[in-house]
Amino acid sequence: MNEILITSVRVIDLRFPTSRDHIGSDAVNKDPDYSAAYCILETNSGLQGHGLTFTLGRGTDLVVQAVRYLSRYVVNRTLNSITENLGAFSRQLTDDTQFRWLGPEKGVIHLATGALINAVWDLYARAEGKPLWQLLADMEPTQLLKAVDFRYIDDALSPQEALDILDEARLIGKPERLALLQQQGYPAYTTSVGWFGYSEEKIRCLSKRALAEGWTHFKLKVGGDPAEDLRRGHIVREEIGWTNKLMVDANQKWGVLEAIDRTRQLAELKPYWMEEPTSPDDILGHARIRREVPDVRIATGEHCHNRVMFKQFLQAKAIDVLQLDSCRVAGVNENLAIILLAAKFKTPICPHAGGVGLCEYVQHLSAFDFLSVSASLEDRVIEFVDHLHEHFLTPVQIRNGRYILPTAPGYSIQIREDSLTRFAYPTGEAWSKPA
Ligand SMILES: C[C@H](O)[C@@H](O)[C@@H](O)[C@H](O)C(=O)O
Ligand SMILES: [Mg+2]
Repeated sequence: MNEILITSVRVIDLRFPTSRDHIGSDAVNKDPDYSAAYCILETNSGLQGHGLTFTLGRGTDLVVQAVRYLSRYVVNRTLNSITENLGAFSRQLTDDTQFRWLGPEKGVIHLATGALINAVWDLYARAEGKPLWQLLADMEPTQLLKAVDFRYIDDALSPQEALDILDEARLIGKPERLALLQQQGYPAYTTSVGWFGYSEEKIRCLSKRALAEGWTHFKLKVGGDPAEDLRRGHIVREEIGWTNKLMVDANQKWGVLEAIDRTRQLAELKPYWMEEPTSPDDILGHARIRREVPDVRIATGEHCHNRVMFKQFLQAKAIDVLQLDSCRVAGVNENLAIILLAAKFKTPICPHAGGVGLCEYVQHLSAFDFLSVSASLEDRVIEFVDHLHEHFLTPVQIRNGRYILPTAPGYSIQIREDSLTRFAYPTGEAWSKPA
């Protein structure tokens, strides 16, 4: 195992034409082509490491270039030389003396970092023969903490506090939690019923179908005309009733004052949460919305670019629900920091998964959170979108509105070779000979 040498990195610009059917659309992203900067770490051992970062259409170009540049940090390195100090590895990428100027730790360069770091964890998990959640859950707390960069967050979470959180979860009830996940899976919600570009009939019909499939939590895109948002919300409510949960997502559409008004109006739908009511960078704005509309829980995170932002959202009491993203931040390493921060501030994590590959990724992070950190399922649901899973070698399995615990070694993110060819941009058939 020590001798696994990363020999090269293949980087692919992968785009799916989802915008043609309004899949993934919201009030701000009206024509999203679900895309990925996808990378494959080739090794001397036959094992590969796969990673991607989620992007939309044209943006993929830039991220692909950034992944190519950052590949220099993994090529000609043994896996062991990386895993013996995962924190140092992640710091090498985030602290590149010239790329750092592009962030730091945000934007295109950080998205690229996420793809590469996730690919390394995928390779690591395959080499150990374990699904990623299990690799993490089996690691000693001290080993896990070596992967975490405490710089800029230790004023809110010290390494010792993080160790205490991990130790407590390790000693109490871990086998029972694992048995529960294995028997019942992890609770989830579906976003696929309510994309912004869907007609009212489609929303009604998809809500009916999802209810019949066993879903209990549903998300609807808002941020359009106020009366229309309410009308669409009531259509979903008519179908799902008032005991099932309905969340609403505005995708950053409003300024703070408008967000306060609109959240108050939408309160009549009894939303489980209001997601991204305003700019993802406006921490104090979120805190104000939360204070002024106390009966609606506030959620954000899919555009939160690093652990330092999450730290401040938590310190400022600006959110009720933390929606971490598996590849907007610097991959597994930074998400370990975010999961620990959420535990310290007793804030539930409901990961973002509206994109390609995100469901496949986040199921591992939530399972690890439950087993080894928060030890709770209260108010925690993983997002599910019902698109593009057919392209994955080991796609997520959903039963009765819950994620079934993955068992295949790795991070579940490998895309089939024929899909990589067909959807490569611009040469793949899907683009050179569009339907
Ligand atoms: C463009 C994307 O589909 C977003 O609309 C999506 O990530 C969304 O915000 C979500 O919460 O899933
Ligand atoms: Mg969202």
